[in-house]
Amino acid sequence: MDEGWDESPVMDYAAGVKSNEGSAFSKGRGFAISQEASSDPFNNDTWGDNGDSNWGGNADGGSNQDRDYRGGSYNNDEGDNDGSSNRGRGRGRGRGRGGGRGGRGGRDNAGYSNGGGGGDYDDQNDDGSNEKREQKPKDIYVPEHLADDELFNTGISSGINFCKYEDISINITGEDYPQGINSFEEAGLRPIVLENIKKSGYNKPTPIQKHSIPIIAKGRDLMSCAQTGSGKTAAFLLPIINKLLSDKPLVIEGDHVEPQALIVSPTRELAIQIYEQARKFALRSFLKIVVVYGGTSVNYQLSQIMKGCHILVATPGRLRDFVEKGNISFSSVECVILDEADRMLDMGFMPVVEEILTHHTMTLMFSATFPEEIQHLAGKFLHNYIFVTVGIVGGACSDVEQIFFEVDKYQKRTKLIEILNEQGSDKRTLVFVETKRTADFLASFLSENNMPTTSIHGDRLQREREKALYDFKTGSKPILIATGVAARGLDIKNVHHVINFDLPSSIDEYVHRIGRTGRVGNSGKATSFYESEVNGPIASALARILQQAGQEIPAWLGSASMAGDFNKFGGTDVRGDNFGAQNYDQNPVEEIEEEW
Ligand SMILES: Nc1ncnc2c1ncn2[C@@H]1O[C@H](COP(=O)(O)OP(=O)(O)OP(=O)(O)O)[C@@H](O)[C@H]1O
Repeated sequence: MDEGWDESPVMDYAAGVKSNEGSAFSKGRGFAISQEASSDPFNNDTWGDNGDSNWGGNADGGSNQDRDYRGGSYNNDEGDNDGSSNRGRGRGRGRGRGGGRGGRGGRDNAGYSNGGGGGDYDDQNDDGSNEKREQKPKDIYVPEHLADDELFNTGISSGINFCKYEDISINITGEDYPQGINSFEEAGLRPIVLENIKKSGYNKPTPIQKHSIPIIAKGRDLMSCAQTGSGKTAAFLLPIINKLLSDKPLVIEGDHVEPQALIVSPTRELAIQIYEQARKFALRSFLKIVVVYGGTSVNYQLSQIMKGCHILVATPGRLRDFVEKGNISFSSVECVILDEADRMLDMGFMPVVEEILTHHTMTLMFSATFPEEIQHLAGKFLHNYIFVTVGIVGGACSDVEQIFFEVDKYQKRTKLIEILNEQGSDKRTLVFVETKRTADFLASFLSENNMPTTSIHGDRLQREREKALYDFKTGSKPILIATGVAARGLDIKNVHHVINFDLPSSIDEYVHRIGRTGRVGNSGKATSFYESEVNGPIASALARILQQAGQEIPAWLGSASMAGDFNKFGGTDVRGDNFGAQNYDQNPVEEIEEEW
């Protein structure tokens, strides 16, 4: 136990959270906050449903720390309902298109938020009601995409441990799988693709690329599992792009388009990232790549897909909407990729996934985690597939140093401040919490303490979410408070530290979260606050993750883990010798962070 912890002043934080269970805040109505309370939002118990969102008003008199998440007011004048004004506020990328509902879009010293937000009431209310849905405005946010020449600035440069990938054990099962490649040239990729790979700074394929690329090139179904940050995106994009360059005609008929490859991702920001990667590898080719995701203008996205689309990257909800309206047909789809496949196969996503996968195509599934029960389910959608694992399925990346502090809930905030002060304010730090409300509280609290902070979670407008990521990536707000919506897939440069302010209830989520640092051979650090009363159920799984990553298990965690059950990891091909898939009872999804 760290003696430096200040345990005294934070009691009311927990009390405040508890007493406001299901409060109006997370419903986007904002809340009043007194001047005194503003210095300690955790201790404030006065917030309520005052539609004027005076919390946002308070941002004026607050700490001026770019609290863009603070409430504004509904305002249709400042924005631009067709997304055509407020563009390009001198930020290079020309971001900041505004839109109708100001909602919780707030003040921002950088001048971003005054345009209000594109409407997006995306989640259910905490109480399960659909009050927000009744007043749901149209999604009008029109995102700004990266310019071509910016695409090559997006990836993370490989670190000193890149060569250690060679030492990781690889397991491949399935019938008649092809040999791995040792270089991109050996993969028979077209010159234009090779050139883009080179421009991306990739000299050598990572192990998952070495094996996945020839399997996909051969047209085989694939379940592919490798640690976070080890290049899975390129492992599927490169062979798919290469294949589609065989110049098949684009299908645009009447009011619908027929993409040839479909990539589905569980979160919007990940869909955007995959889209940018796909554009990067296909640059200067004729391929048309489009992304569709929730929280953005349907008309705008429709206009994009109707220009033609070889590769469609999508979140499932928005994809389903377009399919139901008849704007997208799967008739020409040759390949479906489920990124974060285990998540995609969670119950909440199943109906739309089933709909996509019933069309017989080459099916590829990628993830760093693949619990056995999900593998069984996945097997139903794959045909004579090959299963590739690099390292331990569901294992954490060993380049991430994992640190644990045993705390009680009243100590967490003080400990967080202590860590942040110690490391210095410019270090990019991603802080994970379990609820949207805590994300807002914590972002407010840190801002009040002169730590430029932003937040991302499913209750924020899409415009705000993208801006939060942008501010984090550019370093103007080096602290990002996030819920699980940012746990998977996001590839952000120089993330120095991941902090689990709240540990997740699922070990796989833990693995994904800490994998936002220590990517592609770089070192990273992850600190977790362990509350014995709450986190006991994952103690044994955490101990195992540490053990597998070759890291020390704190004595107290070792003892705590004795009480629990070692978690299942799905470390092998569930088909066993005969590769036979079995039935699977789906696990319920705990909390659906967003509705795509
Ligand atoms: N062969 C390579 N050489 C150098 N860098 C690479 C190579 N392949 C991928 N990268 C870079 O590694 C980073 C991580 O890749 P990617 O996001 O695909 O990882 P991932 O395995 O999908 O991770 P996660 O499981 O977290 O989604 C990216 O910045 C990517 O540009």
